[in-house]
Amino acid sequence: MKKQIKVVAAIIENDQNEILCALRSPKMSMGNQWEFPGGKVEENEEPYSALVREISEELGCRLETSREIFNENTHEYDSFVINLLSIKAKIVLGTPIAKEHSKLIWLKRENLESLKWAPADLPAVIQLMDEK
Ligand SMILES: Nc1nc2c([nH]c(=O)n2[C@H]2C[C@H](O)[C@@H](COP(=O)(O)OP(=O)(O)OP(=O)(O)O)O2)c(=O)[nH]1
Repeated sequence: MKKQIKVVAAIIENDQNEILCALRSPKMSMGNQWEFPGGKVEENEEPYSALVREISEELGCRLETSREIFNENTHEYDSFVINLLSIKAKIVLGTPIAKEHSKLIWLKRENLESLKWAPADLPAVIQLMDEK
């Protein structure tokens, strides 16, 4: 059976209604694909606190998350199965810095489809583009 992983991802919107998109670096697994920043949920960890921890590690800023899952998608890659929980969030302290990613950009909803997203993210991207 393929390995199953649970991943949380932050949909961070700024005051200009732009969404933060992060490009995975070629050094990371699934390199050169766009994602919502985040990472794996550890054992016995709650998704919301996992997301705050991951964003602090990866982007060096402090998040406040919504208390609901915006989108949940299970996707089967060649070598593992991902359960991706996308959660809306705001930055409450600091400015995001790409510590691990190749690039960070803020995009309006209507332009999200111009990026090459990690396949597991597509349902969340579509839901975001449809909501306004
Ligand atoms: N963070 C994140 N990962 C995603 C998304 N979509 C998607 O398929 N993934 C995949 C890529 C990776 O294989 C996996 C998450 O791993 P990661 O490398 O970001 O997590 P991590 O920081 O906890 O990893 P590690 O240090 O344990 O390697 O999920 C997404 O939107 N955000």
